[in-house]
Amino acid sequence: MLTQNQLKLAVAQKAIEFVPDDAIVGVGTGSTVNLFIEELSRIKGRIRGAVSSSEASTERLKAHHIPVFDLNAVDDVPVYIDGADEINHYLHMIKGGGGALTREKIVAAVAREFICIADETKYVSVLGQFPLPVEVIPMARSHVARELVRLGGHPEMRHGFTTDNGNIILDVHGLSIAKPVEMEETINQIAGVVTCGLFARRRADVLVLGRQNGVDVIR
Ligand SMILES: O=C(CO)[C@H](O)[C@H](O)COP(=O)(O)O
Repeated sequence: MLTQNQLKLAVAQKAIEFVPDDAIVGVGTGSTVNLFIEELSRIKGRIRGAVSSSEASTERLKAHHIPVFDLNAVDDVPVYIDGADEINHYLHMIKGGGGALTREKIVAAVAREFICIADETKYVSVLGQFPLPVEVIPMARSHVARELVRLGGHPEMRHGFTTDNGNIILDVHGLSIAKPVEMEETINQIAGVVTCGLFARRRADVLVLGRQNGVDVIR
């Protein structure tokens, strides 16, 4: 029986196959991506560098001497590699367990292809068991929380946490998300929300899924 960490390592290694030569690679955030960064450092001679979705990943990339570019100075990101907290069979995701959802969504929007790397515990039929992270401008906290309750959720402030953008996170429990695209749009329209952790409009193009009997590539 492989551990979750071994499954994460297997998908991190497989993801290297999706990295083209000379690319500037979009790099996500989280423990699965940390393993991917290790793998990327082994082939750093054949890429130009990376664009990063968080201060934490930037630090790690730099520690491995992988050049990190300002996203504004880059016009082509062929692939974005990132993990997920949950991913459904349509490759819609909940992300933001690490609080980097907004920058992740920005880099994902620029990238031509989103490769999600996840172990099988993340692969679900209906999103929402994992509390949905929502990044909120601090002065709008109470207003946004009330609106999220109206949508049927139970928002909980992530105490002691500030995003790389200086904002707070509300983790919303109890949402069973049958229509991810509509839910993403509804939450993103609440005044004071920067973005929510639903990646449905910009879903993954490829899922590299770590299973006990091997790694599956799902498109
Ligand atoms: O969205 C994320 C960070 O904001 C991560 O991709 C997500 O939380 C999965 O993390 P891990 O690989 O540690 O399970």
